[in-house]
Amino acid sequence: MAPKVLISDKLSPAAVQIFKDRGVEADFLPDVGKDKEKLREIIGQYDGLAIRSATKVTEKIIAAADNLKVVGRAGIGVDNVDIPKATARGIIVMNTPFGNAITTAEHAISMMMAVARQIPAADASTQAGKWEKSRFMGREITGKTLGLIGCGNIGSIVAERGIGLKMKVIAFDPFLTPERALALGVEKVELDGLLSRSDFITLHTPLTDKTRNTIDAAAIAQMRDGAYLINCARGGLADEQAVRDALDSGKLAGAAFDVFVDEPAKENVLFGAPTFVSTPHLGASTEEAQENVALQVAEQMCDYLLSGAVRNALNMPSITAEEAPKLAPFVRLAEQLGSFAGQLTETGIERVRLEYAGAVADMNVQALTSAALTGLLTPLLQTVNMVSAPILAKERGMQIEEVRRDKQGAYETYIRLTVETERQSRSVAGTVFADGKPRIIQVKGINMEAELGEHMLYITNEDKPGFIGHLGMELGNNEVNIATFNLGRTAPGEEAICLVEVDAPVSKEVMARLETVSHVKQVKPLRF
Ligand SMILES: NC(=O)c1ccc[n+]([C@@H]2O[C@H](COP(=O)([O-])OP(=O)(O)OC[C@H]3O[C@@H](n4cnc5c(N)ncnc54)[C@H](O)[C@@H]3O)[C@@H](O)[C@H]2O)c1
Ligand SMILES: O=C(O)[C@H](O)COP(=O)(O)O
Repeated sequence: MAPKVLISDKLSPAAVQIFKDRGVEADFLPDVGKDKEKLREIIGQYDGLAIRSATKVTEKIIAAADNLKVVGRAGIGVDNVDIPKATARGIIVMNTPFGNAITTAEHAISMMMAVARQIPAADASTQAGKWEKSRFMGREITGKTLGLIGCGNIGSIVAERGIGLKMKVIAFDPFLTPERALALGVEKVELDGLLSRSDFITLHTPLTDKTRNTIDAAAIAQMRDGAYLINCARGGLADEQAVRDALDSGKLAGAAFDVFVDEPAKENVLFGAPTFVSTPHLGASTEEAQENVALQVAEQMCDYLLSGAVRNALNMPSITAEEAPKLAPFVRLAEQLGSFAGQLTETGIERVRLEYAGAVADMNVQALTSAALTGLLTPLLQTVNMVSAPILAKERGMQIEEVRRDKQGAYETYIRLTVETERQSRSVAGTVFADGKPRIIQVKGINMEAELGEHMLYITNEDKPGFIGHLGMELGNNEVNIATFNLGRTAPGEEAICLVEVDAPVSKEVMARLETVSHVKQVKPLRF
């Protein structure tokens, strides 16, 4: 059945066409995102949800999203998505980090120009027939200092444009390297220096607990008298009341905001200040940007839903469309190894170690580790997948270790998973054969070569004559048909492990009888 996607915000129709062309069913309901109840009612039908900023993907929506696999944000900011909750439910959240960056940078520059020359107020006055030529004295920007708080995708483009406008550009961004600053032609400064030196300050950081109220009353006090503040990033980066006070007192000559703490902002403390310019979150609203982000998000969502390729996800390692098919058998193997260990582990897991040897070490091991953890946690938890597994493992205090190494031993490539609990350490290793099928090649250091079927019996025993006959007899007497049988031992007469594939689940009664077979130490059913 074709995957089904809901578009719940005003995305460019280009997205609908992409979904259609790629065989994904898409319902374009651009107003449903604003109707929380309706969204909650219908979200259960969909595999994908394509949004902008109006749809709030809250805990409640996620709880009702029984089939949802991916949320695609046609744009950058994902603060309208509860990513931890989505992750815990195994839903990928992806965005389009570059598609609207130029447009938003242009909006920030437009806002700077608009506020420096009071264009909105001058326009309103002129069209009201007032011709107030002496009321609107502006500020020239050439030679002025432009201070950027945040110099990532959008900040960098604003920097380039600012330099083009003959401004001196300085930037505060703890993650901006000196090399990148040099290449951009900006001076990297600390926040205090930026506040005290800038004529125009523009914000380009995400909204986080750290960046909330970056511009508060104390920061404004450090700014130059008559400075301007521009916010086209996120409401909440500046304390709106403090900005209003600074506009009223004349400390700030002007402020221009595209974003607000509460959106849609039908009223706001900043509204009505004569030197305040505002737009209704229009930063990304150009035809070009909207087409870019809509096309990109639709392609990304189709890639994931149709082939498992992951791009620009915020809660899952990337898997390219090219590597997805090559990775698939190793994902299956890693999941089987995890499941094998998970089904045998009865006490709390403290540490998980994944060794990748040979060719698999050059693959996307982050994705393989996620798959192994999925297998490991599935017997213990209700719902877990490659998105949620790493976070669920971390929440349970498991330490995860990844080791990559060159080929060792007889196999070209293999994965070994070792699980440590407070009681013991258990390892299981496997490889993928040329037929693309995973095989278990070692359990607790004992070599064997077993393909895992749906119903397996894991038996530890003493390597003594008669064991196989007795076991076969007991299974046969109880109508259990053996599909495959694999044995391995440490040394003749010593510890042995037996992996038996059977055609149907084995009842508890038969399990109890198998435990009485001579030389058997332990019997466990495994399901794959
Ligand atoms: N108005 C709009 O319509 C619109 C459109 C697109 C993006 N945005 C917003 O613009 C902002 C920037 O987007 P981007 O694509 O450039 O993001 P980005 O991730 O590329 O850049 C953000 C930068 O902020 C820096 N940063 C993080 N914490 C910081 C801190 N405490 N102090 C200083 N710098 C810090 C990061 O190092 C990074 O370089 C985001 O908030 C995004 O949501 C708004
Ligand atoms: O983060 C973004 O991409 C912008 O805030 C744009 O939001 P929008 O898609 O709702 O215009």
